[in-house]
Amino acid sequence: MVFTGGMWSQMGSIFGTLMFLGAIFQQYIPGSQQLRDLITRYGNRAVALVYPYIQIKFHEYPGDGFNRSTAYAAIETYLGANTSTRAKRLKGDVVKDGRSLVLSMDDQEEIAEEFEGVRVWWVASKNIPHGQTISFYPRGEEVLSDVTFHRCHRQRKLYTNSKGDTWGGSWKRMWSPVVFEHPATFDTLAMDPIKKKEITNDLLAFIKAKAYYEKIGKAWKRGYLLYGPPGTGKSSMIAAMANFLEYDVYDLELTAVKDNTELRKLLINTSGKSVLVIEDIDCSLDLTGQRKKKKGKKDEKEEGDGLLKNEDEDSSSKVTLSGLLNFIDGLWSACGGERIIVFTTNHVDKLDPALIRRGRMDKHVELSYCCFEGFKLLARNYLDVGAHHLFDKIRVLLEEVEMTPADVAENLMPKSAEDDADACLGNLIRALEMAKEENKLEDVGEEGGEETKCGELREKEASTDRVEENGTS
Ligand SMILES: Nc1ncnc2c1ncn2[C@@H]1O[C@H](COP(=O)(O)OP(=O)(O)OP(=O)(O)O)[C@@H](O)[C@H]1O
Repeated sequence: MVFTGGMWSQMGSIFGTLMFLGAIFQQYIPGSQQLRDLITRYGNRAVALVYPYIQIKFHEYPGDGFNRSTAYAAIETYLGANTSTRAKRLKGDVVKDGRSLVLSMDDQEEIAEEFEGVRVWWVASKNIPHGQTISFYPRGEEVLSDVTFHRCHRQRKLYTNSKGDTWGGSWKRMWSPVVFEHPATFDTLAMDPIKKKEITNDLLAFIKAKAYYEKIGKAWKRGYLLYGPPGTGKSSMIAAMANFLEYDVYDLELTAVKDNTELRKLLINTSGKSVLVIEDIDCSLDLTGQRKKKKGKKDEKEEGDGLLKNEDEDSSSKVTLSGLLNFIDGLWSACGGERIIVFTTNHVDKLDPALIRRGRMDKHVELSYCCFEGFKLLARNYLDVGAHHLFDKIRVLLEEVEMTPADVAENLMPKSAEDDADACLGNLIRALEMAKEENKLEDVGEEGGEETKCGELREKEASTDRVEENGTS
């Protein structure tokens, strides 16, 4: 029997309708499971007699329903490239910055395509408890061996957890995904170029080291601790790392996690090729553990900012430091696939040494105030300027004044349509000079008083030295 193009498309529509009726039947027709299974089995056989296609289903959450299928993700990406022009019913997904809309096939929608002279269909359907399912209808098994999806870029996701998420229902997920489209890359990151190169080399070495990790019997994971004042680019670096590796990102909000059991489920439910991020770790977890008991009331009050409860306070509802470390070192590490774990903090000196010891946080990276090299990169990115007569003045000021890359970038942004490079660089110089003046006034105010800023600085430098010693490359 020869099928013309028109007949093919008719067959496709009929088949889509049959799929839809099948889904309704599964969901709404009363009767025992055995009866439904029987009808489905004989129905399928009858269809197979007249319909020459085989069906291959890809569940989004196969097996135990915890891990997202990598095959499903690859197909989703593959289809994402051309569904918006070919499918009639699409569903929209807004990316995190709210500026772009990503379209994908809606439930029960189908698209047909020609694969090496063979017509195939992709059909999307909702399938409880497997989440979304994509079915692939090739004509014969020989087609399968040639179907590859690796030519497409994977559409990456940013997963977040939040307190209100219910995942008691079998198909509801504890992570909420959005399309990950953060524009930060290592090229846009202002930092010491030598440090930057060291990090990219470290990441490259990590992704190529599967066999090595197997050989030494260690889980294929690498921990990064990013520390530094607010606005120095910790979050931007995480995005740059994820973009560099083409990994998904799991942004774990620890304060929304009820207890260690929930934490374990969340971690097990992450996939390989991902970056697990816990931002501001010092604010999310009581890092003091048992030692908190020995402290005075005043100290306890100050540290009460830690949003989760101490192990001693309420053993039924908490995430503990030991719980977090156990999962990261233990069960979760055995889940397979390469993973990067990133902790960020503005107060590295507050962290428990157990958390950042070698083997857990393998690489410690300080993100600091803007250096001249960082400024030049920002000037190139923000103003398209590689050299300028005002650069010398800015270099001297940056040596005298601590300004974060976020503030430098903000000052470089044109404030009106008339602002050219001269105006923007002038704005930055004014801001740096103002900061310098403020510093002078502060120093005068503190003169003769207790050892404060310098003492703090010395303490900070001492703790930084401690941490740098711990870092590996
Ligand atoms: N090193 C940097 N290079 C380029 N841009 C930067 C850098 N640091 C900060 N920025 C700019 O400032 C904004 C804020 O930076 P980011 O959120 O990455 O800082 P952070 O260190 O994570 O801050 P926080 O500790 O408050 O979370 C970024 O969106 C980026 O535009």
